[in-house]
Amino acid sequence: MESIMEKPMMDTGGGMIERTKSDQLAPPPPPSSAQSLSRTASAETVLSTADVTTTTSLSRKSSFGKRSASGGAGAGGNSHGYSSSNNNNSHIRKSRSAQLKLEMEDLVSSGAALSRASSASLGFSFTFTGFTPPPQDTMSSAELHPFSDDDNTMDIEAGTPRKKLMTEPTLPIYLKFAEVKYKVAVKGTPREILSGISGSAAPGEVLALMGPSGSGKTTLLSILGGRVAGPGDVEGCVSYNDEPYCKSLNRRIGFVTQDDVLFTHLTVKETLTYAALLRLPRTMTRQEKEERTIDIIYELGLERCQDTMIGGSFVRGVSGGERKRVCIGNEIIINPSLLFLDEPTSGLDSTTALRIIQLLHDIAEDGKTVITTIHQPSSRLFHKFDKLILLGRGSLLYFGKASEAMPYFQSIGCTPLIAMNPAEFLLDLANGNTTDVSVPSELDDKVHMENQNLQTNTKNDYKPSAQDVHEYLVDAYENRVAYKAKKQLLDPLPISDDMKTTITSSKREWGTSWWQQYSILFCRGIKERRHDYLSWMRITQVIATSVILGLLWWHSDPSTPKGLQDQAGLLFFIAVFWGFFPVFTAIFTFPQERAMLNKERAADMYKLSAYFLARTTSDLPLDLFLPVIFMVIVYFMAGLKATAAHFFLSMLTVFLSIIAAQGLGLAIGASLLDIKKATTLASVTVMTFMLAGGFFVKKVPPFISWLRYLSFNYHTYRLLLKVQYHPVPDILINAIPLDNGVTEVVALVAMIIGYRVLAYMSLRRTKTSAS
Ligand SMILES: Nc1ncnc2c1ncn2[C@@H]1O[C@H](COP(=O)(O)OP(=O)(O)OP(=O)(O)O)[C@@H](O)[C@H]1O
Repeated sequence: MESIMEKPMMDTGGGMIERTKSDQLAPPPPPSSAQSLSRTASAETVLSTADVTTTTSLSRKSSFGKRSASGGAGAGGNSHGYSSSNNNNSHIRKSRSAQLKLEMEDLVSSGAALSRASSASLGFSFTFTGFTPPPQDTMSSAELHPFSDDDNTMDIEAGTPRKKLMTEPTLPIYLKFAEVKYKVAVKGTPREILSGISGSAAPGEVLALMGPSGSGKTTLLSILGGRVAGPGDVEGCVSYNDEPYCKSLNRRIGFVTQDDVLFTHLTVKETLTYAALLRLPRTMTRQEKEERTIDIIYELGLERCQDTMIGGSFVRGVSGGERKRVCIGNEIIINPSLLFLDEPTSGLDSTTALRIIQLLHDIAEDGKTVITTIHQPSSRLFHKFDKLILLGRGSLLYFGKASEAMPYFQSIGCTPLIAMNPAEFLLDLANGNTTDVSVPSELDDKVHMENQNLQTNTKNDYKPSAQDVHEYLVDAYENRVAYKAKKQLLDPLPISDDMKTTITSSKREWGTSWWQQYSILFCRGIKERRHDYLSWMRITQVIATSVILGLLWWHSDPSTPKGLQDQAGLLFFIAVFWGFFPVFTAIFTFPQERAMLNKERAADMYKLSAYFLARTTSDLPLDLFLPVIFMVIVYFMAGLKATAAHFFLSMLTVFLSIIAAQGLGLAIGASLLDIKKATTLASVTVMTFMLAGGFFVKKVPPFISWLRYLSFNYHTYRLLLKVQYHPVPDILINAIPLDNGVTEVVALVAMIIGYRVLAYMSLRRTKTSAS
């Protein structure tokens, strides 16, 4: 499989770069004019300055030649195309650089005239409208090379030199999508969220999805990434190297969600290490995976905060930008062929945002396909995108090269009248806002006629409505561009059949064995939750409760009927206390981790059974730590039978009760996956079990007496009585005699297993976005 994946890159050498160009999805253009036109976009900035060596594309691409292979990252012989050979890598890079050099020379000689003319004309119209040309030349080196761009670049924040982000070759994946529609039923009425979106992205490109809030960017990104969740109907065609989506693709896709889904109490390094251990292929050793983590930390400029906790609402942790970089690190650590990002720059300052987009650029230029949604990019960010999709109310307003978006809108009569960030201009248009924008005569006439019909002719009324603008833009795209774009999508890809079949033929694979998954998740669980369990608040709570109980039952005497009743009350309280607490701790487990579970299962990080078992067992040592403190204090203060056998049997009974109660909490949480509903159901259940526990009501009506058998309080209480008294006095137990306690132990063990099976089945039923 490795050879198949690497073949296109190895065999063709520089040919790989040719494929990464955006025009690969188009049919071979006719010579001269078409050729130079297709190249104009990427080179126009450069050619207009007549200085090829300062071009963004050339400087970006030529950096290949400078890189060295990463020691830790290159594990050979794995299914993800991690190169085993540094020589091979450098050979590929050299070939790519050589190819680019040739390409640029070719570009300069054959297409320069037309490109210059085209650039000049664009330059004229931009200047006229106040639009400033791409400002790369004026940026400081730090801005140009956000995290790193060559080995000598300094990290602005850390003030330390940084390595260039370097990834190994992977299977290049061409993404095409045609007529993608998405409908949901809102209160019984179908609502179209996306109406026929078509486009493509090739390896080496960054495709930006832009549009106003609610225009459908996230929905489209989720569909393209195979992560659409929810009740909606998806129509249309999405293909990866001309093949439909299949589960084995999950391991080639990185998906950074809009909300940062991270564990609060893990450090940056721990977070990335666990991701590496779980996601990187089995062929890599643990040491190689850890080395890769270090590389990623270094490459993302996270070394200063690598030992800082991620943090959350209640815990101070890393900054927003660092958090976002950790999320990106979590995905790029697997060296994905396709990287999807949902608003990676939202909430970040412009410098950090630029650094993140530059990082995406670096990733793309290593042959990955990058698709990102973006809300309101600055003009500097905007010029970093290769391709652009502009959405408005779920419809496609533009798909094409980002650099050709402004000329396109000018060609349909929409031109900014003042100096404007192109992204701001496009978003205004997508919102139907034509303030400071020249309106096409077609739209002007329509408004004029509408106003005449309505006989309102105040000046303001001449502004077209948002609906009119939207319809005009949709029609304009449909009539002028869509047909051509869709036709190009039908063209077969210039890739070998091997590359196509690699996607469908490769089996769904797990990064590690089941047992390794279990042990990694177990350790991660302990690390994440040790803070909760060992918090002084909880320890104080348990110690305070046990001391109060010990004082109230101080050296209780069971030789008198009253003393016996009192001691039985204490035993019942212990049964209830250690039945109540674990239920309410456990119901939060799965609802709280739902987002993380969805995300990680969608990425095929582990089997659900490994996660479930690790999640439920990693809580145990910590869950059993507090009851030990409790029992030691209460048992001896209250004067219960002071022999080792009695104490340890009582302790064991409490443990059984805790594990059974935990199972109930897990089952309720997993079946409802909603904290409010789960808390309500749990409180009713726990109260019922407590009342049926055999202490409060002695004469339970026969038609409801069966309820006690479901109550773990009932079984725990009877076992605690059995341990303390031989034989158990009749006044303490109901009509049902207590023999040797085996029935109670069996009932508790059945609950321990039964509730957990129920919880597991409920989780299995829950659909993840990628399943
Ligand atoms: N399952 C659903 N049920 C009902 N409405 C939905 C559903 N999914 C998406 N929508 C609606 O579809 C529209 C597009 O949502 P989407 O999240 O894709 O927008 P967006 O462009 O990403 O917005 P933002 O930039 O604010 O994140 C919104 O109006 C949203 O309310």
